[in-house]
Amino acid sequence: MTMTAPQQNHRGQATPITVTITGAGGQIGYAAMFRIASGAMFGPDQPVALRLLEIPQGVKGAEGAALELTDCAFPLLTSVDIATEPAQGFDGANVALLIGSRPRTAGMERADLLAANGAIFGPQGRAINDHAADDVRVLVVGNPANTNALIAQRNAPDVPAERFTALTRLDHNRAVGLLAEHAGAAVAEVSGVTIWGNHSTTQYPDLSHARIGDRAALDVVGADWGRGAYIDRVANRGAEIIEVRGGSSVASAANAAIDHVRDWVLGTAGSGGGSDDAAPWTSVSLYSTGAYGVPDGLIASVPARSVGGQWQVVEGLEIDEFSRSRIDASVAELAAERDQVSELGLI
Ligand SMILES: NC(=O)c1ccc[n+]([C@@H]2O[C@H](COP(=O)([O-])OP(=O)(O)OC[C@H]3O[C@@H](n4cnc5c(N)ncnc54)[C@H](O)[C@@H]3O)[C@@H](O)[C@H]2O)c1
Ligand SMILES: O=C(O)C[C@H](O)C(=O)O
Repeated sequence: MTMTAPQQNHRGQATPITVTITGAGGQIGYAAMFRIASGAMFGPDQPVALRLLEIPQGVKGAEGAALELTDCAFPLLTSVDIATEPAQGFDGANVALLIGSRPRTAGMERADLLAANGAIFGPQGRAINDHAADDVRVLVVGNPANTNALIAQRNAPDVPAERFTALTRLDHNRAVGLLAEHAGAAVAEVSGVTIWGNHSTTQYPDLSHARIGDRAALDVVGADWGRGAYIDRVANRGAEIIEVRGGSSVASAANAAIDHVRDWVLGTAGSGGGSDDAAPWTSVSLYSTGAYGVPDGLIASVPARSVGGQWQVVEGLEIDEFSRSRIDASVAELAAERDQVSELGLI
């Protein structure tokens, strides 16, 4: 099913799109659900049914949010269900936002973090496989997002692999916003920015093909900055937010998740869903089939457009030596994470 227009039931009423939000009692879930219910994800004519999946410790937060959803009287919101079992939470899901994850705590090794998240994303992948709608689209937000998406995908053998994605739209939006700010340009003038690789500090925010209006972005801002301090600023923006705010990004993460799914379902913003070579693109962590030398099966960030409800990698971009080494470094980190979760028997 392509969800480019509201679906209709036999009485001619639009059928709701079911969105499952995991970690719905947490911060990003809370920031996302009201905007989804108000129409920000699928437009002003498409009803939405929400399923909120939490663990028992977090369920009160989801219940409280559900009370507030009622109090908003959103015309597009047809139902809110709360679940603590993945089978129930993903039942009939058209869109699954996997936000809840196990954060790293003091003294935790990376292998412990990957194992703890494997215990979440393996069973959730299996539940999606067995209970979600045939057209399910999955976006993983919970960190380490790319590898959690890989674990879920590998546990859902009946779901087409390309339906599992991870969020690098926040990094993309940060890259666009910080570039526009530095150049004194409007956000709407910026195009052609790409985030490559992992949602981590090894990511490569690439301005090689970026434009500000009709000028090459690197000519406007200079390669020293665009291939130096800019990369570090974007890649470390999450830590900057934590330092300044005293907590990790919430509203911008929820906003990016909504942007990602909206573009996936309705077509890349501003491109009208067109596939012409000049149409704008965004950055999405997609299941690799080998484009740009990313090994098959990794879920890595690439430039992509959404056409007809499907992501398409932007092909044919020239990759110079500097970009190649940055992409390879981040992809190598993803491959190492894949090897670790493989050794732990999680995939
Ligand atoms: N990819 C990105 O760009 C990006 C950006 C910001 C944050 N994040 C990540 O998003 C995640 C959520 O952030 P937050 O601020 O909302 O955290 P939070 O701690 O406020 O909320 C997380 C919620 O998930 C729930 N949860 C834990 N395990 C669960 C499970 N198995 N099933 C269902 N729910 C479960 C918890 O009970 C909690 O309510 C974190 O991993 C964070 O690092 C990712
Ligand atoms: O939660 C974090 O560690 C940071 C988050 O991934 C972010 O990019 O803001």
